[in-house]
Amino acid sequence: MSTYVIDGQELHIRDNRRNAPVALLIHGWSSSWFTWTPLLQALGTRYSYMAVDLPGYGRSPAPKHPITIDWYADLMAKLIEEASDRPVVVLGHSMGGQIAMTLALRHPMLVERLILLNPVVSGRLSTFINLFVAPHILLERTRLGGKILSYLENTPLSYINQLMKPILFAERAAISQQDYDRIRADARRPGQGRVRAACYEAMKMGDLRGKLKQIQPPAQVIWGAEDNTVPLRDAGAVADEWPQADLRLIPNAGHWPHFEQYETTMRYIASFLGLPILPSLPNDQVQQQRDLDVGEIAQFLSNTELGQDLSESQRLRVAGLCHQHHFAPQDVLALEDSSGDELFIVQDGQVDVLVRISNELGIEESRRVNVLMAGQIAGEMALIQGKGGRRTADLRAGKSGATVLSIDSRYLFALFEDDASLGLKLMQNLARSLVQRLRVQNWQLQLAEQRAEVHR
Ligand SMILES: Nc1ncnc2c1ncn2[C@@H]1O[C@@H]2COP(=O)(O)O[C@H]2[C@H]1O
Repeated sequence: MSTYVIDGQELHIRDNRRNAPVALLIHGWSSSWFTWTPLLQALGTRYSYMAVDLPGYGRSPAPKHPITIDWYADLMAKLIEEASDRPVVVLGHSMGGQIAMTLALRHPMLVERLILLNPVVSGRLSTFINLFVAPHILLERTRLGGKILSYLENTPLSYINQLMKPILFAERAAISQQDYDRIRADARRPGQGRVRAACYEAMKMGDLRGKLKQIQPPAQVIWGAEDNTVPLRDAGAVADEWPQADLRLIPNAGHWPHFEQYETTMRYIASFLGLPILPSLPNDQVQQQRDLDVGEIAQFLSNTELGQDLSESQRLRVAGLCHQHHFAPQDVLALEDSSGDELFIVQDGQVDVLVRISNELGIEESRRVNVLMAGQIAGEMALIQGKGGRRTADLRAGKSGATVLSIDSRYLFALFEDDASLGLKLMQNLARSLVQRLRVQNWQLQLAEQRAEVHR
């Protein structure tokens, strides 16, 4: 844990303190950094994560002044400025999602991407919460009320437990007793009644309906389909007002999809952030990927054959899969007839395409048939043939070497499966590049024919 002091406010933060891009994680109402435990290991492969205890929750003391969502968002903005010299990825759960969106609206320059889990949008929680939980919250505002409640809670009836479970989790959700106990302990932590009551009001005041379409950074919104805390009508507002957001509903999950359906939630997040989704991939690839600036690669992709007509968030997803390699002049990227499981994008320098051809004496020689420049792709032919596809030519770095991005075909196919419309666009782009090359070859053949005609 680290402690920051921002504007006199003490903040306790669970972090892994790496020299890597920052991911800021903001928990929800009546919670703590613990919210993020299922995701920390995977996020830590690429990010220096900071799972904050918001003021008034976990180990961070409550402020003396009234709490608003704007205040939380501005405090998070100052924390980002303190911890990072570039925009960061922000994850928010529930009320933390409302804070994250407010942060992106008020400080768009600080947010590279948003991932929101069951975020509060309208601030109007479910009828269940409003009918059964709100009275407790109002009671808890006073010290005496808090005492009465904790007394009732410790009776054999333990009725608060009966109330909480169906509100928080789907009926068939997979959540361990241990995790449930910790989430419940956070929600009922003594001494936080005043902050819980203040936040209940702050969420209503922080209504984001009508503002969602102004959010600039690319966003993924994940929602447990059986959420009984933040109603799905808020997901409806996202669908209506914010079509750019990548909205995913997860069955058999309630308000805590990352605990209840970890694998599906993690797969969505991993593909949005370009984290390794295939645990079998060698570690060194993950290592290389950590140091790449995904934002810069995404920017570069917009001028490549593969990245044409993709939205910014789609380019970011593809960029997250790229590895960068530097090749000295004449170095081999791929050999004819070998099996190929990578797609290449020339980033800098040139790549020669060489095929083996038998000359008049029947001796095989290597002939250069093409030179690929920055932005062009190579290796698509083996990829399109699928498993066991063979390279149709040698690929070698040109005279002054080459910097090349590569994408493992397993990542790419996993992405196609996960996001069919992005997959279709990428396949169209691969096909377009092949069509263009065939056209050039037909034209070159015609030209050669015409020249031969003249000489006859
Ligand atoms: N005639 C050509 N013109 C341009 N590129 C080619 C040509 N023949 C092969 N290639 C590229 O060379 C790559 C070798 O690996 P692949 O067969 O996977 O994919 C091939 C194409 O990307």
